[in-house]
Amino acid sequence: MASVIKIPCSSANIGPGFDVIGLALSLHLEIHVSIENKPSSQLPFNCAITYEDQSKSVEKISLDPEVNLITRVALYLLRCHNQRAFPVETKVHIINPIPLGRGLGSSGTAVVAGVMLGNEVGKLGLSKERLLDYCLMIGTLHAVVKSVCAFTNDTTERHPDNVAASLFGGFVGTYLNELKPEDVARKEIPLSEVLPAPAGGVDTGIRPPEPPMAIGHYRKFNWAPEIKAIAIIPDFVVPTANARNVLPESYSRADVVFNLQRAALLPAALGSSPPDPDMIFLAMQDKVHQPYRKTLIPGLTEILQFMTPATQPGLLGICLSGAGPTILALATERFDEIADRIIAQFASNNITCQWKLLEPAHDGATVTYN
Ligand SMILES: Nc1ncnc2c1ncn2[C@@H]1O[C@H](COP(=O)(O)OP(=O)(O)O)[C@@H](O)[C@H]1O
Ligand SMILES: N[C@@H](CCOP(=O)(O)O)C(=O)O
Repeated sequence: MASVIKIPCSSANIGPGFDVIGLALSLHLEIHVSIENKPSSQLPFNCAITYEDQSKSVEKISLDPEVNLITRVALYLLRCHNQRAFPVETKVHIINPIPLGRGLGSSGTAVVAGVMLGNEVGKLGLSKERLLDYCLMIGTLHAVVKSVCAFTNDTTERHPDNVAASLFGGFVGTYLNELKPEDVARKEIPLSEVLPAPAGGVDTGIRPPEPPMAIGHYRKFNWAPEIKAIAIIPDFVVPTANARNVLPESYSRADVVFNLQRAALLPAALGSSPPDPDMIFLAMQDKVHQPYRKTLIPGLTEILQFMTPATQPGLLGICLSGAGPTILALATERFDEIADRIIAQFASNNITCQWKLLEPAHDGATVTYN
């Protein structure tokens, strides 16, 4: 059997939609999977990983199937369905163009890749809606990092915005269900039980907890076809965990109302053709996460202040992508000019950047067979 799994990256929040709104973008993680039907395998958990880094990231990704985030998530899904390892001689070749730790949802994309891979090789036949539950049990990497590094018992702060965009594609609004009391206990299970610590290639035989049904949901919004996404990607990492740690525990009523007013406008603003720059610019303002994250991203304050539709023709709106440091500028034209101005601002803080012109990826995660 040979197949290719493709998963788009994401830009979460889009300004005011913190932990709620996500956009899948046309930069795809690819996994080429083949299973050779042999009677037995010497491979750990029957799986060999190869990794092609197209993202120019400094971090080295583990090729140990028990440690690598994608195969670890796939093993979680398999073990929930009484399969202790991959099918014999599974080869997993990962091609990754998504820069790590930059706010383009690399960890969420990897988690989605893991559930798609487990579903595929285990022939589990789970719907994408059910796979979202598994993604949400894992949370995204701000929790996974803790479990990899320290194996703490922290429970996960779950947000469906980036994983739902990568899984379902397009421009999505997401929400978490209020759970029944018995399911709340299951949702609060420590991550270390969902993704147990690597045990040196030994199968502990423990069956991990399955997610409650229908934890998270999504709704697709329209996207005006004229609108393109410019991602300006600074050459430094902001781990999502750090970018969440700088946020306050509570907010003023005025700030919450400010964001609600704009988040309510955002789907209509970005779905209407022709796009109205003033409406989009207003609808992308935020007081819940960006003001606090400025401390981690030199130049963010200035960029969000001076880049407006009045000062820059073609620009519609601007925000931090996910937890940053990538800047997402939405525009209809003059893409090079917009990118150059933002790159110049970062350069004045001695930060270099790359940039990409992207479009919404409407299909989400897909599997094709060779
Ligand atoms: N394809 C991948 N394979 C394995 N691990 C990955 C992959 N993509 C991302 N990760 C992990 O996710 C981390 C980045 O997660 P995070 O801090 O949430 O940033 P991002 O905004 O890119 O999602 C990386 O440091 C890496 O450990
Ligand atoms: N809503 C989350 C989204 C994190 O996205 P990522 O792309 O940075 O992983 C947040 O803002 O923390």
